[in-house]
Amino acid sequence: MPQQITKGYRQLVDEANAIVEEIDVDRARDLYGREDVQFVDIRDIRELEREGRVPGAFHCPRGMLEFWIDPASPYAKPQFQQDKHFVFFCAGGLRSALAARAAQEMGLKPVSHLKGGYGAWRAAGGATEPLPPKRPPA
Ligand SMILES: O=S(=O)([O-])[S-]
Repeated sequence: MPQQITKGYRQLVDEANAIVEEIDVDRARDLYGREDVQFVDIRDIRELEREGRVPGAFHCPRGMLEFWIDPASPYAKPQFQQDKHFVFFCAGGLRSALAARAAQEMGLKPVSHLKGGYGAWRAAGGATEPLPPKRPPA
């Protein structure tokens, strides 16, 4: 018997957007580069390799999000212990809505996510760069 999904991804994203600040690319460009703002790229590493990245953005794969945010976790990252405004983005703005919601629920603040994601950022001429080539294993 097929599974009965009772809440689809669209509803999850809509619920997240109802409680998380969604910013457009113009606002993101205003925030970009400020000392008190941390961009967080939650895309998969393969997406960064393929599409490039936003210079200065911290790469946090979505799967590690909660563990990297929580200082009580053995995987906690100092980037999330800063007193900054965190701007999450993904490729198109769906995953980042869910990620920003989780981060906000954990107490991170302030938190926003970028409507349209990296795609919108790049289309608007936002700064990007290729990922540096991988070093061969020593
Ligand atoms: O999550 S997504 O908007 O990058 S497909």
